Amino acid sequence: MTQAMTDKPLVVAGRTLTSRLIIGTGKYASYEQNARALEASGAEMITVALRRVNLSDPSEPRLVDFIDPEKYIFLPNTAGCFTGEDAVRTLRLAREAGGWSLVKLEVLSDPKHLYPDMAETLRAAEMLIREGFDVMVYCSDDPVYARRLEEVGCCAIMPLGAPIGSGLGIQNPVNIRLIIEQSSVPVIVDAGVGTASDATVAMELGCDGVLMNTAIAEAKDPILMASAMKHAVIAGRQSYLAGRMPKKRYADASSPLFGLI
Ligand SMILES: CC(=O)[C@@H](O)[C@H](O)COP(=O)(O)O
Repeated sequence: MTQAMTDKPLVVAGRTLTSRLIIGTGKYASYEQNARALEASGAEMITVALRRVNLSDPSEPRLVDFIDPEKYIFLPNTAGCFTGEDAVRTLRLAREAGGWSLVKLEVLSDPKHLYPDMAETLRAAEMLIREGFDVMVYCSDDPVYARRLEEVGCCAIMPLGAPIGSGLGIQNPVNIRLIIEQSSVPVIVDAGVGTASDATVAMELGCDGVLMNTAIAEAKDPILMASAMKHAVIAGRQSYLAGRMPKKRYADASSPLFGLI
């Protein structure tokens, strides 16, 4: 059996995931399209921005009418929160509304670049963990803060690949690799993926998974892109496990150049 076939599944705070792709619920033309993309992506976990998504009013379209919370792991997030208190309040509501204790924390700073405010993120992570939440945390690609977040008990470190919604791909592979090397919890690139090859690059670096929204939702054909992302993540993971050949300075012929007839 090959190494890839014996790959261990991704485990986050005791939840086992066979897919290493996590997708979002923003920017889709409809919940129906979102549900079809989710199916095509093979993802088992989906982020839900509580501020944006109607979870309770049955007179309006509800995400849960299209995506079954019994079949998928809903990951409530704190999209749109700019202070630690705001994020904590949002996730307390999530726990009350749906019983969710596995959550994604994001505390943003400037609306222009949507970089995480790391001091606030760390403070909010500590508050949430004290209250018994399992915290997957969106963060900058700073290895020092990533280490602190793991030390305070975050169950997954989620550095950005590039600004949210930019589709610029992995801008700082050196730092992402440093974070992977030092982490004993899963490292999941979150934000900035633009196309399938970006997801493969993240996985080839050794990330445990990739979270994306815009690349699928804003593709011309979101369902086809969701399928492309599924394969890209698998390809990147297998390539990482297989181990790339060393780069060489000069050509190295594929067939022997001696003993020719
Ligand atoms: C931190 C955050 O909000 C991201 O999870 C976002 O939802 C996905 O980013 P992209 O839209 O760039 O994939």
